[in-house]
Amino acid sequence: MKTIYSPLHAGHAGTMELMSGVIVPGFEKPSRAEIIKARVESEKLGPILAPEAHDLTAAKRIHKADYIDFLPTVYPAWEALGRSGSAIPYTWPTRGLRGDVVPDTIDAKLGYYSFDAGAPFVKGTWEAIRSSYDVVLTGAKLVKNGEPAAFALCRPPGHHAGAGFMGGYCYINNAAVAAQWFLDQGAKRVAILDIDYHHGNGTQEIFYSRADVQVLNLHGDPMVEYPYFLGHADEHGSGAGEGFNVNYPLPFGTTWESWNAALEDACAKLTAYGPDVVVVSLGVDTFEKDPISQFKLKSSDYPMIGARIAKLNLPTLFVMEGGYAVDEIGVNAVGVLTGFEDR
Ligand SMILES: NCCCNCCCCCC(O)(O)C(F)(F)F
Ligand SMILES: [Zn+2]
Repeated sequence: MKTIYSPLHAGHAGTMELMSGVIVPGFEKPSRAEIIKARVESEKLGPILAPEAHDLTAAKRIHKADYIDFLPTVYPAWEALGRSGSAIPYTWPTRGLRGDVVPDTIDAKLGYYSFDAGAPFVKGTWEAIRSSYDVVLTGAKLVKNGEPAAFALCRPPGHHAGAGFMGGYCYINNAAVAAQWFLDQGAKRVAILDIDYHHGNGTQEIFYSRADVQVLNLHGDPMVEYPYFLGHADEHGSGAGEGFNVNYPLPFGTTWESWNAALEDACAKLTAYGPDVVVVSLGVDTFEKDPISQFKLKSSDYPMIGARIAKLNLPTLFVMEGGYAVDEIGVNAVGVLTGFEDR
């Protein structure tokens, strides 16, 4: 399997985040991608390719243009105020406030274009976001051109980013960009299977009213887990999209047996949908040792996930999302891929 990777991810480094009221070094750090890349090499998964460059047209097919155009302006505006470190919002237009008038100050715009304080910017963040976007489009093109599967080693991740907002370490929704690109290239139906521990609220929001993209999500129950405000089982899609969004909220402590039962059901629904291609939002924060997550999957489970996805017999694009147990992130993420190849 080919991997697409860009060293430009590493510019998104030294971010800080709020964890239980304390500002701590961000969990979504450069070593994650480096360790996965090293494992791709040691497992001899296949060639590692640099991404081709793209303009932002494909991003604006699923994100609002003003949101995308805002992203490269963030850090320069932050620095213009004499600031350094991580650009982080601290005020949001929640219920009872106005979102139709956005003051032209970076603090207001950061709040307007985000849903949490979890998408910090540093000097190299925009370049990293762009590289992650180029990585996923390059991977999609490989699959479109006949590769049975490809691995887009994306960093930063994307599945929490909605049409007009960032959050949860996500800025451009890489998986959603790829799904739309496949449709624009002639696919009739695309399925997105999101197996990250956290609900892909952004991906759901983007395609919620559409029947040409089926979104299936296995994740920590939002009644107890981030992102809290989307991801319930009663969210089936709206309008033409009714029935094409499926959520599998699962409790803290979920082990392989019940997680795999949800995967089986999702795969059955995906097969019934009959997509031309499947995009997998590959997060491995379902791992028992993940520092911010509460599922109990073991490293030996990940190859079985890959094997099950291979049985779908569909062109497959794997898109890296989360996973924070960095010592094992390579084994777990690449385990899905070697399992897919039945190695
Ligand atoms: N700091 C407060 C607790 C953690 N809140 C943010 C969790 C973000 C999870 C991100 C992810 O793993 O879902 C992704 F795949 F997007 F990377
Ligand atoms: Zn996650």
